[in-house]
Amino acid sequence: MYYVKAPAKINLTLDVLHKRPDGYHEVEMIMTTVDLSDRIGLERREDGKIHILSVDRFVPTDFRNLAYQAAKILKEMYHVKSGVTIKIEKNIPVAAGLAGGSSDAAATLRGLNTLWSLGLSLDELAQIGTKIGSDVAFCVYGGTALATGRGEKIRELPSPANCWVILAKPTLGVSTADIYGSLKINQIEHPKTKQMIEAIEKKDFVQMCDSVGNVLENVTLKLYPEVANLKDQMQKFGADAVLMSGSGPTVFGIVQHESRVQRIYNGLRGFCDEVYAVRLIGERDSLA
Ligand SMILES: C[C@@](CO)(OP(=O)(O)O)[C@H](O)COP(=O)(O)OP(=O)(O)OC[C@H]1O[C@@H](n2ccc(N)nc2=O)[C@H](O)[C@@H]1O
Ligand SMILES: Nc1ncnc2c1ncn2[C@@H]1O[C@H](COP(=O)(O)OP(=O)(O)O)[C@@H](O)[C@H]1O
Repeated sequence: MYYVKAPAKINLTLDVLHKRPDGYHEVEMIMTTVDLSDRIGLERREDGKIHILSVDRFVPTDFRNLAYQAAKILKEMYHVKSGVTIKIEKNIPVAAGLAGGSSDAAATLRGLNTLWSLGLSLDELAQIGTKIGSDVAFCVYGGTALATGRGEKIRELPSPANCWVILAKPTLGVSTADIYGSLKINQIEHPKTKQMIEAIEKKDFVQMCDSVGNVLENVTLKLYPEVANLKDQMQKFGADAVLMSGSGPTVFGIVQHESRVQRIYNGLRGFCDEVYAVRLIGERDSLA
């Protein structure tokens, strides 16, 4: 098996500018990857089939799987005769606002580019990823970026200040489409995107904490009060900044000092079964 890493993302900012005629929302968001990853194993098949293996009961093993869609698109576009078995070792919670499915698709694109010797650039893979979902292009590159359009236009940013990220995922899944659908555009309080970019460029941790914001947060918090409760707890235990990621329901806290991480982690475990303490992976690295 050839293994590829598929890391989760968090949204440090998420702004919506307007609703587009195609039904999507024009966004402006800053995303970065964190060291909580699925592992994708790829093995060439001579029968030409695409086969998904996963023991996670929330992961579909048919055409609905985003990794399946990634393989199918590449196979069709480049007339590849071989098939592939795609083994998904799931560590990223599903339907959590952490882009697990998108990252699996992106890792599959990167991995098959090597396994099938396609010689495509990251830019070409990202463009293909856009056909699968709005977050796939970002996941092809990883690192830190400003994403615009419906999320597929990527401008690379440097790595933010070094820090820890604590993720807490309540036991509920949210539908991204429903959350965008319930957003009232005229009531949006826009996050400080420019200030966040500046904070990242200066590696200024305090300014980064002051600049986090996500316009989808209020929508999800209203629908699911347990997410608001988790946010309060994370703040109470002493995270430096707390925000919901994407459409939720995962809440993340950023923490500068390692000495505080264990205390916050232990405190949250009393309220929430799924808590992770990980490092930020701010740089694009060799993911494939
Ligand atoms: C909210 C975000 C923030 O990073 O992430 P998640 O919470 O999913 O992780 C993304 O915008 C989600 O991206 P992704 O999950 O790839 O969305 P897609 O599959 O392309 O779209 C799912 C649905 O969400 C809505 N959608 C998505 C993106 C966008 N810019 N505007 C939208 O209105 C549309 O209703 C679309 O049918
Ligand atoms: N490889 C995959 N891993 C997880 N979920 C997947 C995958 N492929 C398709 N899905 C479907 O995509 C939906 C959203 O999953 P995910 O990417 O984990 O969440 P989010 O969009 O909130 O970040 C899930 O409900 C699941 O049925």
